[in-house]
Amino acid sequence: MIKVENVVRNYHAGETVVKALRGVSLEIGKGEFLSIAGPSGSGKTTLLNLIGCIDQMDGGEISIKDEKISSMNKKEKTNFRRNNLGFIFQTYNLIPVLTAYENVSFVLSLLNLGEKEIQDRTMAILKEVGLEGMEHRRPSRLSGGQQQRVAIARALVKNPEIVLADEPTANLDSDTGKEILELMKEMNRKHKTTFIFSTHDKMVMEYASRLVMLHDGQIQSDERR
Ligand SMILES: Nc1ncnc2c1ncn2[C@@H]1O[C@H](COP(=O)(O)OP(=O)(O)OP(=O)(O)O)[C@@H](O)[C@H]1O
Repeated sequence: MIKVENVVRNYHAGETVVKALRGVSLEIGKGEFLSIAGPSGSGKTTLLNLIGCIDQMDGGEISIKDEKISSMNKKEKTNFRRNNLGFIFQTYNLIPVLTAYENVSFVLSLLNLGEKEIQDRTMAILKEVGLEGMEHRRPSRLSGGQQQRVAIARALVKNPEIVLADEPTANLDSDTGKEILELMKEMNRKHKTTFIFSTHDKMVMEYASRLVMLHDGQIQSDERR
């Protein structure tokens, strides 16, 4: 479903060029639960941002569902993201003035859906991620793990085929991190959503059914478990 072919990404910082990705090739199938791992600076975020259509590559190609990302203009990329991708971030990125319910329903309000459908889908996904009864709390009244659950609900409420998660447990203690991974895995099994998550944490890698290790902008190993 996702085909990454010989992708190159260079960052220019003054006179110096940082070769963040140096020819990465990878095929990812529907329903995979894949971790992109590797040390700090190895290119994990860069690769996720390219697959997520939020950055531009300097060479190579990425196709998602047979659509070439490099041939899309800005508007097409925005639409493609809206229809196919969900995002989860290390710092949750919730809107602080909105409640858990509003943070999730907001995503659906951008689509052309009726009030009742928005309400039903939002309540159902918040229940699935274990937040029943907490719908009207703002992020400041939720723990880190609960905030990440809201973010997972927000990513999944549109039923995207692909969810990209950049270091989703980096700000959580290890028990809460495990709970979040269990939840992601359950959503992967139940909805057949493809999950691609980055980490440098060994415990997090253990959860992946496929582990792609990056080193200095190149794939060092790619193993299925
Ligand atoms: N906007 C930028 N400008 C210049 N260099 C950058 C930029 N973003 C990333 N880099 C560099 O590109 C390389 C890859 O960075 P990237 O963030 O993809 O790595 P990472 O594996 O996600 O690291 P971390 O685990 O620390 O988040 C690093 O050397 C980084 O310093």
